[in-house]
Amino acid sequence: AETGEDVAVHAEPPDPDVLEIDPTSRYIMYNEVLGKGAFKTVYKAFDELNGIEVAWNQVRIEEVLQKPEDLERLYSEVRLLKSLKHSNIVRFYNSWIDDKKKTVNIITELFTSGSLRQYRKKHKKVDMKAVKSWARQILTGLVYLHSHDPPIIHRDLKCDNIFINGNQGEVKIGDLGLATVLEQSNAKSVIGTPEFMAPELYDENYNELVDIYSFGMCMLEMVTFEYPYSECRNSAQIYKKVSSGIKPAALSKVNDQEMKLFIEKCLVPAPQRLSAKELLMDPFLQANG
Ligand SMILES: COc1ccc(OC)c2[nH]c(=O)c(CCNC(=O)c3ccccc3I)cc12
Repeated sequence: AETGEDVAVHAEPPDPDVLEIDPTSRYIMYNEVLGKGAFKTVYKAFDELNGIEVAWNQVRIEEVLQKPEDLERLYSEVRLLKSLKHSNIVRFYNSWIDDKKKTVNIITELFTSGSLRQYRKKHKKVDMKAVKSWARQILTGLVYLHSHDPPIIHRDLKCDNIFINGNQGEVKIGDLGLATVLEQSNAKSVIGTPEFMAPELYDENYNELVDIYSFGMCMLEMVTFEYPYSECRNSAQIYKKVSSGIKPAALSKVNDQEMKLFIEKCLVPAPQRLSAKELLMDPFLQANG
């Protein structure tokens, strides 16, 4: 099997003539925590079958995944995530539910340099050339997701779940899809992160362009080093500004006028918002533009 190609275990109903490899014996978890999210802890791990180091994402599920339709939705979500193969999308290798520990376990490609947010904190000074390269790579990943039929919408794109391979400068979109499935199960977890959420996400009739709005906020954070709407104290204040079209204060701190215009293009109301494909053709992102 190609590296990372592996047999489905637990993620799909078992297929009798496919070798079942018990994932809990195949993957060895190091006691090194890479990072933590709201419901998830990410460990460094080793895949003994392919001899590669991987990320083991353990997501706690309050036991509400028991409903058959939740389980079915998780299975189909995992099937879809495993099928995604693109150089700007974090590879999803394997997934299973651990009934005892009430966790969903997700094995993905490993990024030891962590998320773009962590990286930016560590490397304050990068040239606009590097930021443009990251922007092109994120948009290329979004073109791949949005050109599926139906389009795959990330819904929670932010610098915390865009990962970077420090030594090649490769940038990949991570933390895919599960937000939707798990937000049903972890009932209290409302989908998305207010600072990055497009206004139309709140009123439910939205499309893949919500990811373009979030991408704009990611660019803003990349050039200002601060979360958008950091001037707000809570998500209600953020919602009030976002729904009335008030832009984050950070936008006025963007010195590069071209960058500022490019970010504003991503934050316009959905009917005027460009697609990932169109943004990639913007003069701002041309090689030495
Ligand atoms: C909080 O998360 C981190 C913090 C710090 C990290 O490295 C220092 C991380 N490295 C990773 O490879 C990863 C795993 C990346 N994988 C994903 O995000 C992913 C991709 C596809 C589907 C599901 C997921 I959870 C996370 C990470």
